[in-house]
Amino acid sequence: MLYCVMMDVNVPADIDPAELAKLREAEKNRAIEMQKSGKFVHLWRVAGRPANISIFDCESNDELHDLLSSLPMFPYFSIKVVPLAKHPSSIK
Ligand SMILES: O=C(O)C[C@H]1C=CC(=O)O1
Repeated sequence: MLYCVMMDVNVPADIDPAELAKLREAEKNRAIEMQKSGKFVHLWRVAGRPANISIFDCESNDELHDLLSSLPMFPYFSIKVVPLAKHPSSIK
């Protein structure tokens, strides 16, 4: 099943810069691992905002939740999920 996932990133302004750098590195590594697994199909930055839009291909809502909550920066995200269904006019 495909899901469109929209994340706003809300890192506290007073976070320790060294801690933030570590968190961003861990986040990047986990995101790369998930993309290589084929579950994290697209990842796009929203231009001009600390936000991203992505497409996940998961077996279930539970699997999607497990993947999202495995991201090290998960506590700092506001996430919206839109489950995608086939459009009758789509040729793909
Ligand atoms: O968009 C962000 O900065 C947060 C994030 C989600 C995956 C990733 O690699 O970074």
